[in-house]
Amino acid sequence: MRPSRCRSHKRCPSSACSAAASVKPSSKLKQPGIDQGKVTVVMKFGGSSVANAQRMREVADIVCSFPEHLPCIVLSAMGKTTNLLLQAGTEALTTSPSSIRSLQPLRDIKELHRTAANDLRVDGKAHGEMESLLNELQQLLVGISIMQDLTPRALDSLASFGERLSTRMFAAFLRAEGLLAQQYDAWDLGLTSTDDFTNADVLYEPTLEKIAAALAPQDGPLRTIPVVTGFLARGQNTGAITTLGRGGSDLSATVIGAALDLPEVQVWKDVDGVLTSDPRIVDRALPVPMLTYDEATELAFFGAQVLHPQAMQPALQSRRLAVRVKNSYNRRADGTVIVQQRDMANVLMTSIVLKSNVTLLDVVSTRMLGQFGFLSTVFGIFADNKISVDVVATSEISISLTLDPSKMWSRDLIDEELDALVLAFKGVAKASYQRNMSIISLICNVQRTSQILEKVFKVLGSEGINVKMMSQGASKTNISLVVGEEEARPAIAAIHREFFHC
Ligand SMILES: Nc1ncnc2c1ncn2[C@@H]1O[C@H](COP(=O)(O)OP(=O)(O)O)[C@@H](O)[C@H]1O
Ligand SMILES: N[C@@H](CC(=O)OP(=O)(O)O)C(=O)O
Repeated sequence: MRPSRCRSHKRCPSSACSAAASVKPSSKLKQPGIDQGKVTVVMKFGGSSVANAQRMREVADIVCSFPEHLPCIVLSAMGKTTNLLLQAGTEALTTSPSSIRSLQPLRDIKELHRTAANDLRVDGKAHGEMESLLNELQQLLVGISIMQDLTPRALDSLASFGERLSTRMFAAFLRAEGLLAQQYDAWDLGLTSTDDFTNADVLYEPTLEKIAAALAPQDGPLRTIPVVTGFLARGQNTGAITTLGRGGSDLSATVIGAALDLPEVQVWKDVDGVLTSDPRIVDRALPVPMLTYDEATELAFFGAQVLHPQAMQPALQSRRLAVRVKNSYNRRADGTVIVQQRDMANVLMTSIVLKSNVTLLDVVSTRMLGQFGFLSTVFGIFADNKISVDVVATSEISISLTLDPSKMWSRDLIDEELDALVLAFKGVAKASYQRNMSIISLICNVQRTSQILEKVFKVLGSEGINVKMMSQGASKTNISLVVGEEEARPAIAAIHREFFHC
């Protein structure tokens, strides 16, 4: 039984909760995987898992609680460091170079890392490396202030400091505890990406081979624990630091797992696994024991923050790689295991996901074109405007689709851009749009659509919620419903009650 007040074991102040029990500073840590001679598992810890010195101790304890495994550890930045770095960059644009050192986010980052490093008693060398990174960070912010420019490339350099600091600190802490550990920046291992700053794609061909070579046992069996920066890579043409999109450390972990052809990657978070809904919407959401790669991808693509949308790609290529989502605040919870296939016989609903701030675009043919010409013209206009769509429903003469404008255009220009898009259809079709919509994605057993939709529409009807568009499409795992923004949360709560009885 779970303790009360702690349904999903998110960080929990309750003293009744085992997740809140702290681990004492430990000098009892034993080198894990000593007999393995090579990396046998990847363990990724997200920002919430390494938010401060105490959490880093807990993480070291978790790592050593698997004595049979030699792990490759992938870390995110401590706590909210990435947000602070990006905020510092924005504030630098309106701050004079001589005042950069006083920027609050920069001071917070320094304070967090210095306090934790002191607390963890890292050695002088690691202190020195961290101080020189903090200095470099300050100089970069001064540069941004002088140039009055914050390019995507500079944003990625800026964002990289979080992982570069956290990994140096953690590796030094493990060494201070008597373990063998070595820090790596992702590019030391050969993690190569496209040059799409802030959202780069991993280039698998060079990357997998290079990682396998870099982490292979060299002169005799490997005993040292590699501690690697998540989220980061180097662009193949520019050679500059890139980031893999927010939450990208999950992807770094699965890339390394696939490169080493491992059976398991563990991603440690602050929830008991992937849940039946976002716990910030449904506080009684339950852990889902098993998911397929496809389900996890759909769930992430349609907005569940818990996993990076690309994180299953390496697993799909490897096919034998299981991704296990675990809770570093409640390690006894089983978590969720994500695999290639699972038995769907008894599955109806798996998880309910919300994506907000969506725009619904209706395009109705003026009947000057046949059906084939109509659809190809509409998608030609999207291609010309570099617009990708999330959900689509078509009839012979009309098409409805959802756009996520915040991904395409600067927030200030969204209305102007949408008006320009509507104009682009002139002479072909009548287009109109509605903003402030939400997509509710039902990750479910689409083999049983009738049963699922009967329940969903019964419950939405009784709540007086009107569905504006619905799409099942080719996906075997997802039915999407578009509703007004203000109706989305009550709709999810009601559907959750209907399917999960809580
Ligand atoms: N379906 C879901 N299952 C679990 N967590 C979810 C879900 N949807 C959204 N979340 C949110 O995702 C968070 C975990 O993801 P994230 O913060 O990226 O973890 P980390 O930084 O530890 O890798 C949870 O705290 C929760 O608020
Ligand atoms: N630090 C990066 C990358 C990452 O994966 O973080 P987390 O694991 O805390 O979601 C971010 O905040 O986006």
